[in-house]
Amino acid sequence: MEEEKQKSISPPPCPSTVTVRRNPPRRARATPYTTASKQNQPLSSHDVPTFPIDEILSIQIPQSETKPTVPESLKIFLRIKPLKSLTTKVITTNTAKSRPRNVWPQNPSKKHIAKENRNPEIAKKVKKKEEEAAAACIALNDSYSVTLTPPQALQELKRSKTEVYEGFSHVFPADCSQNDVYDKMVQPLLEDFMKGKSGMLAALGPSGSGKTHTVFGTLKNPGIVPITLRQIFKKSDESSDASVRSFNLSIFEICSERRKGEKAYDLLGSESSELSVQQSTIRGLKEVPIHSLEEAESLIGQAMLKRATATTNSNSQSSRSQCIINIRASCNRFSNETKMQSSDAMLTIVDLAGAEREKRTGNQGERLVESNFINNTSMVFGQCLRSLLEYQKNRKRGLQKHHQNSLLTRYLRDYLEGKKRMALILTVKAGEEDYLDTSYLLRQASPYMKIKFDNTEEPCNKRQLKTFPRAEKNKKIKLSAPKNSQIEDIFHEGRNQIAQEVHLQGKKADPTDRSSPSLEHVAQDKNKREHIIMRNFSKVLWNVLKQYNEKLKVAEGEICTLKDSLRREELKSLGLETELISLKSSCLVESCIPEVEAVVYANEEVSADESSESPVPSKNVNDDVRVRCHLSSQNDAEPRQSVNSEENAGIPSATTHDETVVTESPRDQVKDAVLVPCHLSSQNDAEPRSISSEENVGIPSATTNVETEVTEFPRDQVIQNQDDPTPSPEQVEVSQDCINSRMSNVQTKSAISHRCPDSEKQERNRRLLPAPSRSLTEEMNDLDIKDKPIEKPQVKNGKTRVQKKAESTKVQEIEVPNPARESEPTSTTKQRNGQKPRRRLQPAASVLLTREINTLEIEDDIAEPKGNRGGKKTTVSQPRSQGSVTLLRLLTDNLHL
Ligand SMILES: Nc1ncnc2c1ncn2[C@@H]1O[C@H](COP(=O)(O)OP(=O)(O)OP(=O)(O)O)[C@@H](O)[C@H]1O
Repeated sequence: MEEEKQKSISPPPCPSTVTVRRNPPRRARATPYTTASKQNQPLSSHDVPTFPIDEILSIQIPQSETKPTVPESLKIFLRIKPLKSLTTKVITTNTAKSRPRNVWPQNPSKKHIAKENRNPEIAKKVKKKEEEAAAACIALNDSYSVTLTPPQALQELKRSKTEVYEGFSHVFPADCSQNDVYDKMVQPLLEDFMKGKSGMLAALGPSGSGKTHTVFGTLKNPGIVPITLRQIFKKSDESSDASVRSFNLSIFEICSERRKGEKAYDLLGSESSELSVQQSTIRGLKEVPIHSLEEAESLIGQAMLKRATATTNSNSQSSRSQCIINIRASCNRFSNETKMQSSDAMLTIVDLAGAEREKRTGNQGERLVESNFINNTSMVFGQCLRSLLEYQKNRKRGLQKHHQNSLLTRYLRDYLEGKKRMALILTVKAGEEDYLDTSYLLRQASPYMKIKFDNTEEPCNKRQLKTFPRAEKNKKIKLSAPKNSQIEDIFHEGRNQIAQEVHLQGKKADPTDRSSPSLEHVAQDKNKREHIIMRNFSKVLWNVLKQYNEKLKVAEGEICTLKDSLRREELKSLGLETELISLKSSCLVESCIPEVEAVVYANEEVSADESSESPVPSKNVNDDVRVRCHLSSQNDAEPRQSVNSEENAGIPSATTHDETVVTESPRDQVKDAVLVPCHLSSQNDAEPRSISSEENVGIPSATTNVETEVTEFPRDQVIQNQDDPTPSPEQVEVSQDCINSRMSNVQTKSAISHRCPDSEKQERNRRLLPAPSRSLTEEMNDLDIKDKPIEKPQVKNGKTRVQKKAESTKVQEIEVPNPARESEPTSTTKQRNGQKPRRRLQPAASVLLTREINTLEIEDDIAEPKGNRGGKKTTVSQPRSQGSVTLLRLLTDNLHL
């Protein structure tokens, strides 16, 4: 029971398995670009079609399953140069040995030496003492480590302390032989080389430390190059398939010339065999096939003679250049096309010029320039290795491209990027005075032991050894344009990638027997290589297209902006044109007198017979006089508004008794005679008015029976007409060209018709009148009043039937287009009896009408300002314009004729 209770109390046991829920992987949001491409929207002609980069990249290249290879560390060897004293002592002892016995010793010390020589045990003890006496800064701990001890002076200053350097692949003591070095260091590389693997070996160290000695040696004590060549031919002789392999030797040096930078020279070529270097490719390098050891040694000797050397304080034959020796092994079994991919291998041995300190070398002038170049190259070489180490520690940082700073490092780029196998041998001097150089080298180089490189072989880069015609050299010098360099980098990376991938494919297909690959494998490799090339090419092309697309977009944006600005400019110009037109029109308006149309309609219902029978119109006479005056200007764009006749409603009937004679008499008789009941609106009137027939609604009939005589006759004729007691009830059309008086140019058709027949009149008009006047005259001729006698409207007291007849009124207009009517002759109104005009006390309506007429500025003024429109008469006569004077003269002449 207790257990059950405990179970019930205790929490449930934890499950044996725990599920950890992870958030689902998030996908990046679709960008407009991707969505646009998915939706397959129609592209405009300006859009660059999308490059099928996805399709290209989606093509999977069958990758071979490479076996996980254990990365190999960089092998670093250390060789200690024998101490000078020891060397000299040894040499001295040797010379003592060789001294002829019959030579007497010259002094006691020499006697002692002679005794030592005779006793070998004594000699060994002396040697040991001398070696101990010679203050050596470096001591061999074992085959893999050394101890570096600073000189006593530096120890006392506590500037440095004893250090142990370990981890070397092998440390060669001072008394080691060249064969020891070859066996330990070169032999493994050579074996791989003979199997088809490329490798590089470089000697580093301060000047005079024995690099050249190690690499080339002497005739009696040959270095690793002669020994290697010897071993190569020895192995080739031993091997059964030696006939299928051939070896080529090429040697060149890189040195600096004053103000010319780095130069490469072929040491196996002719005298002035300068080489062209492009990236990692040496152009024009002579590759000499070697068939025997003797040939090879001869070539080595030739190259050593050509190599630039000089005497310095450190070395009597100090190398002033970086020397590169290439031994290429190729297989003769296949065609040239298959050589590079199947069996070519390169063994590269580099003898670097030793880093120099100016104090020790005492270099000056040209030597100092060489020294700087040498030190710079050594520094760049070290930078490349350090950056490779850092890159391998943290690959996210990327590999810095220090190799670009030196020709040598560019050439050895693949090795310095850990892509090929290489080994380093450090040569140091053991003397106390060499402590600083030795310490510096060991401190710099010891970390390189941690560098890993893939021991995966790739075929040698045959392009490095390609020979090109000399003429092409200058053409192929690379220009350092940023885009080109970028594209070239892409190409180079692609090239390396291609080489690696092809190599991997080759390894998978035939991992064991590389000397006899099948033709199918070769063809497959070729196809894949081409595919990779095309893929990388498409990438490059895609990048270029993207750049152009961006440029295109920018250009389109500029075009749109320019279009917008052009549109704005057009609108602006239109506005300016409109403004100009309005300005012109205003100028014209100011300079010209408005065109006035004054139409007076007097529609009668009385027949012609009745009017002839009874000169006095009866009450039934249609006395509906419709006066319609149109004063229009050419530029008057405003719609005309009709003024209803209600305006005049309420005009008393007394006004109907007015007998009005409108004459176009001499110019000075104008003003008082304006009694024509018409509305004239000037051009400047903002609201041109038209008076419709309804204007006179409510006006007593007397007003409609306007007794009007419009003449342009001279005074006598006017008087004659005034004496005519029978006023014509006909329609009187008054066309008034209002310039100054705006009413003076009233023509009656009847008056004109009295003067001359129609045909003559028309002909005369055609000849004499200007076009506007001619049209005016013609229109007047069209009026149907010419045969009718002028009947002055008789004033009747009867009622008018204006309202009833208003709708049936026939409105006729006479336009008097005349741009220069300002100076119309003034009209004079007189009483019929020729007496002076008698002023009457006019009723209010008449006063209003007069004011209204006055507002129309029918006075003899030219261009009255708008402010005067209110009805004030302008008493000051203004000069007439030339056009109006001309028109007036023409009209006067015409009428007189
Ligand atoms: N291990 C050695 N045993 C005997 N002699 C040596 C050894 N190393 C170097 N020497 C001698 O030391 C001298 C200078 O050597 P070497 O020219 O090889 O130096 P280096 O490093 O090439 O100098 P530099 O960089 O100036 O060309 C030569 O005379 C060479 O014979």
